[in-house]
Amino acid sequence: MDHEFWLQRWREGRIGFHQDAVTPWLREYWPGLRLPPGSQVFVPLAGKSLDLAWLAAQGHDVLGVELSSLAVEQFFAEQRLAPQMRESRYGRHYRAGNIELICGDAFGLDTDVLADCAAVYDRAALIALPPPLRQRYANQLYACLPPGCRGLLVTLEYPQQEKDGPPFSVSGREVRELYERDWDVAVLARHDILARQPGFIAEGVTALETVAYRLLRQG
Ligand SMILES: C[S@@+](CC[C@H](N)C(=O)[O-])C[C@H]1O[C@@H](n2cnc3c(N)ncnc32)[C@H](O)[C@@H]1O
Repeated sequence: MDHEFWLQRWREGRIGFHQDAVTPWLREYWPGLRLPPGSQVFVPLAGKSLDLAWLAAQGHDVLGVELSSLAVEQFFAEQRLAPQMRESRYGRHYRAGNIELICGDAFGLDTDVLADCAAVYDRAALIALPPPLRQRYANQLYACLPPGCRGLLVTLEYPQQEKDGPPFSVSGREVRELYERDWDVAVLARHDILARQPGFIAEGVTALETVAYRLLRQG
C-alpha cells in the first residue's frame, strides 16, 4: 500500500471512510483531555474530515497532514474557506483561520513542525496502515510529539482473516505494544458496531468492535 493507492482512491471518489458528521466519540471524549483553549492539535492522515472543523470550533489550532491535494482542497471548499498557501520541506501548507493542513507525507514530518502540539487526534489513521507502517507511525511519527502531549485514538477490531484491510483490525494488545513505551494508554470505551456496518457483514465479517483510547505522553 503506497501513496498511489490513496491518491487513486481520492481521484476515483472511493472514500467510504469519510463521514458526513462529526465522530460522536470525539464530542464525547475530547473534553476529558482537558486541553487549554488555543492548544494545537495534530491530526495525522486527516482526509477531509469534519472532525477538523469541530476541533477548530472548540478554539484549537488544528494542524493536519494529508497526502491527497484533492482531499485538502475539498475540505476547504466544503467548509467555504479560502486558504492561503505556502511551500515548505514538508509539502504545501494550506491555512485558513485556525486550520492548517499540510499536503504531504506524514512520515516526512519531524519534531520541528510538531513541537507545539498539545494533542493528537487519530480516527481512521492508525487503522488505515498495514502492520509495518503502524510501527513507523508509532515509533517515528508519534515519537516527534512533545512530552505531556495527550491523544484520542479510535480503532476497529475484527477477525483480520475474514477481510483484507484497510481498515485494518488493531487489537488492544497491539495498541499497547505500539505506544506503551512512551505513552500512558487507557481504554475509554468499547462498542460492538457490527449491526451498524452492513458493508462488513456483506464481506463476511462476524464480529466488529470500535475502541476509544486516551493517550498521554510521558515526560
Ligand atoms: C482512512 S482515511 C481517514 C481520513 C480521516 N482521518 C477520516 O477520519 O476521514 C486515511 C487518509 O490518510 C491519507 N494518507 C495515507 N497515507 C498517508 C501518509 N503517509 N501521509 C499523509 N496522509 C496519508 C489518505 O490519503 C487518506 O485520506
